[in-house]
Amino acid sequence: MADLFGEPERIPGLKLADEFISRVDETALLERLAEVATSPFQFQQYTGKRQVKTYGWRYDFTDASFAEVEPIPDWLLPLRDRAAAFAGLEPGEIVHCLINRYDPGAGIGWHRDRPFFEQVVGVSLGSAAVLALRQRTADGFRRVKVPLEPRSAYLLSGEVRHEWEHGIAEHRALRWSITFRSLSAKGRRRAGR
Ligand SMILES: O=C(O)CCC(=O)C(=O)O
Ligand SMILES: [Fe+2]
Repeated sequence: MADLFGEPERIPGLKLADEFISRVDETALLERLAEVATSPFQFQQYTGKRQVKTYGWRYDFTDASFAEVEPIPDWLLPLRDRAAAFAGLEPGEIVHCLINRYDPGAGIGWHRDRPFFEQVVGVSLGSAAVLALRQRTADGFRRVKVPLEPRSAYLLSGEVRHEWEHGIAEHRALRWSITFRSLSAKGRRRAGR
């Protein structure tokens, strides 16, 4: 279990697992990921350095639509099932998967995941990064940094998912993350489920 830098206490809703997948599984997944047709992340007129591919349900940051897209492919289902178990969910509750490809120099700014989603499980592959977390306080922010080793996983739920923001500074080496998300009540209403 990774320790939080300089923060002995745990943040409610944050769960970490090192060696969530084996090296053999990581190698096989990286081979598959190299074949995935990712495209630059679009936020309104802004094009990010991060490359993405979405499966299942997709929130469009350009027109704020939420729509069903191609299903999670078979090769990701064993990892989806493992992510569901890690989050205490049934496999079928995870209906969305986002692949993020971060080339050197790419990162992800401070944000909270869209309210259409509830639980968030992130799996890291390829190289290490630091997940930065911050929670607004009366006079600033409470900040925590979480090292993300390759093959590790994190769960964002409850307080850390809803009351904290997260981001990742620019990557030094190619890193992939695979994010699995369940739908929130709002997302289920929008999805008609
Ligand atoms: O790369 C990561 O682990 C973070 C991804 C993330 O925060 C997101 O896609 O919302
Ligand atoms: Fe996120």
